[in-house]
Amino acid sequence: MPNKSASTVLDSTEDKIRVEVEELKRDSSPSTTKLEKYKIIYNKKAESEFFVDNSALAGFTGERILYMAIRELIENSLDSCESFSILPSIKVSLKIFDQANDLWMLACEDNGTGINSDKLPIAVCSFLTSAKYMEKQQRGLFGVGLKMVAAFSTKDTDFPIKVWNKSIDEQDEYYFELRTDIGTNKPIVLSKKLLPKQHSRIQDTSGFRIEVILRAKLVPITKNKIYEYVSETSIVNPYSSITFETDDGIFQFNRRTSIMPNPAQEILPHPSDMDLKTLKKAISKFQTQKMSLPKILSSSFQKLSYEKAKDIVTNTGLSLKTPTGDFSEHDLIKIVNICKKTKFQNPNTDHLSPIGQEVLTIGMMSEYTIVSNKGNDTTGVTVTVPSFPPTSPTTPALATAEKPILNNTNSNPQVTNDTVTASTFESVQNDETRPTPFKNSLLKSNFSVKVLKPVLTTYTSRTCVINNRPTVVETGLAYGGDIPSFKLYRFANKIPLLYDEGSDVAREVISEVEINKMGITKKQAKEQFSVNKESKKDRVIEVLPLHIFFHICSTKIPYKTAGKESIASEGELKYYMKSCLSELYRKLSTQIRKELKLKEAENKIRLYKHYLPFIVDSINESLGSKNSKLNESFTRLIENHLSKKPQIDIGDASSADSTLPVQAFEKMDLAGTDLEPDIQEPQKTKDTQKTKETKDTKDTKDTKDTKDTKDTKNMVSSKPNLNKLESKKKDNKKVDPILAGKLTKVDPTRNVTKYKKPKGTNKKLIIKEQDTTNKKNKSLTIKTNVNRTKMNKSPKNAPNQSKTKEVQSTIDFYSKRVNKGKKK
Ligand SMILES: Nc1ncnc2c1ncn2[C@@H]1O[C@H](COP(=O)(O)OP(=O)(O)OP(=O)(O)O)[C@@H](O)[C@H]1O
Repeated sequence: MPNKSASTVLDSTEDKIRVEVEELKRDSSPSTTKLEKYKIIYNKKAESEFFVDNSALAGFTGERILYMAIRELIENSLDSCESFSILPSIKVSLKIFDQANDLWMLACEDNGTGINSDKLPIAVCSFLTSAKYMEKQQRGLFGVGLKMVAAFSTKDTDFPIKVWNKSIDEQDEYYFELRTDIGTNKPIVLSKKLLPKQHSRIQDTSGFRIEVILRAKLVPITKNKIYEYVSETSIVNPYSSITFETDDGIFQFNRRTSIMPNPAQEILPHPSDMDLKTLKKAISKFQTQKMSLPKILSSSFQKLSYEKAKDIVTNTGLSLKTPTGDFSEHDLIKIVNICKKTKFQNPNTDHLSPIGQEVLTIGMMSEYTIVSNKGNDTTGVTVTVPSFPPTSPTTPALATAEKPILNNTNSNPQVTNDTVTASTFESVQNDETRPTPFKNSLLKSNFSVKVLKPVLTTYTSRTCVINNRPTVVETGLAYGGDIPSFKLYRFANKIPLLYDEGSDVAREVISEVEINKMGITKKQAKEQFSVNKESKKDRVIEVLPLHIFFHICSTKIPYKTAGKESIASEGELKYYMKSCLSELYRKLSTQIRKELKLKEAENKIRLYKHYLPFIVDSINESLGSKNSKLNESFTRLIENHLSKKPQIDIGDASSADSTLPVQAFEKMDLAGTDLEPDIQEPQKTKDTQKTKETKDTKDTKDTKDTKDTKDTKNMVSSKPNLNKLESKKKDNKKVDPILAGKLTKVDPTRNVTKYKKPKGTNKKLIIKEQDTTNKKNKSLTIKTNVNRTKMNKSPKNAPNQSKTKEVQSTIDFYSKRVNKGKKK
């Protein structure tokens, strides 16, 4: 049902068609000369028409339309909050509006800066209009995203785009109804109203809310991607509160910290990045001020002093006295070329806003993920599904009578709340700015939000120069705990990248960084660490319960496609990413080795506990009397053994020390370093790194070997930990005399240990020699009275044969001692 302005759009399109038809008629009329007939007609296409015709350029393809629309709206909301350091509170809603016609209602509301009401129509509808065309890291880049949403709504439906806006510099709330004139790239303002306080829609001091109807199919893959996108956004922006409402329920991603990364600052362009366009723009900016060219250069570019600018101008052979306006384009190109060859200090990184160790760790420590409740997974908190008439022709809106947003001012980076809360909907006045509300029903959703908590997180970062632009590579790793399997997370300027993983540089990095230093085989990884034992993954790393996070920050991310979904391996980017990952793997390997030892120790303890009654029985039988303390002493020995078990690093955010980064991130001012050497550096560093790595590996290996041997020794000899018992004895603690024979090391070089019987029992020394080559205890076999039939009746989890042998030799050892004593 076309409304007034929609028909205006049609009018303009009809006019255009009419003109073209008339031109054709004229061309084909007999009176047209041959030259006129073959005349090539050049038309100018409006930007809006171009982007709608080539929507794939902006990522709006078939089944991705809803995903892209949600992505663009959330990114704009986050950008607008972050630019003013406002803790973001974002409410997104995606609901079926008219099932028969595949119409969806998408709404997004934030507490950001809003848009100046005069500029709002063009900001929403006119392609290539943006407040983000500057040298500063932001999610938005092109001035296209919001317009694509608006144009798709206009193109496929006759519903207006509804906007509620309270700009930070106006304080008044305005309500707009808009459409895009795709043929002219101009906004059509159907309605603009100043909302009285009682009809105010935006609760915060400023904010923006948009509601659009889109025609699209939502296939399950896209729906999962949308859920994944919102979950990952909450991981990488844990300082934001995101409420996501769908027909599956309302998902609340709580704010987990009030710490926000430092906002990016706008900086001047770097002279090595100068081109004719930037130079002309700089000159025209100072046109009225009659400034000399060197002065303009030094005021318009960073790291370019007045003196250096003067040298540049004179080196081109131009006169310093020439008025700036008199330089020809040819002269300006000369200046650009000289700048390309001149060495400048490296640009600073104030325009970048990386996530930082603290914030990313919080995100990694409490990964929110939307899970399906199928398969009896009830660990997540279920959400309620508000009932909604699927074919309602009215535009619904969410009334915000919901749980107050957590305003956590606690700087302690703890998870504030793991629960998911269901919103309630209130009846509101049914005018055009307050459409029909939903009714709340208590249907159980098939989905829930689960918070994954790993046992270890670690982080590192590198600041480097890629394509002449400072770039920060941040890498994090979350391991174990609730993490079920391997997953690679990719982010660019705090945006999750979900598609085209196969062609992303991060994928290459994962497959190229060796993990062999971890000291774990694929078999061990599968058997001892993997939840999915049947995993067909080729690489050890992909069998582990591990999440790897890569975040690249730059004002010029080398995206592979305009859809901004995968990053190319440009310059030395891959090198720095690999370096980060190697560092994190080293940290992880320490953890994995600890866990392996822990598992080994636990197996041993189980083994001893299983055989303890048999050992005690056999000794008692040999002695011919019952020594009631024997069992107690052995148990204490086992407990001592238990108390030595290695501790797992719980890298929670509150004990950040346990997850300290190997290299803490700092905003690096690259001033004082020449750009050139920095670009060359990786090669140099590569070698150094290589040498260092070889050394590290050697060192680690050496240390590992020594440590491992030591640990193995400890574990082997810890059966009767005589050193410990002896010290206990010194403390006048009661220790079984048979086990607590005085221990003296007589020949440390041969690793021979003499066990001396306590006074009064037997003065003979028993020598036990440990063979360090095969690490097996040698002891003579003697007859024992052990009831083997009983022993063989092992429980299900009985230790394997080699372990049984080991225990057998221990029993033999004690039986021998007892028998000898008896003979005497
Ligand atoms: N939620 C919002 N709050 C405040 N301003 C907004 C919001 N959404 C959009 N804007 C303004 O509208 C402008 C246009 O947004 P649009 O999404 O079209 O482009 P962009 O974000 O600049 O770039 P990109 O196309 O890469 O997303 C933004 O630059 C911003 O100034």
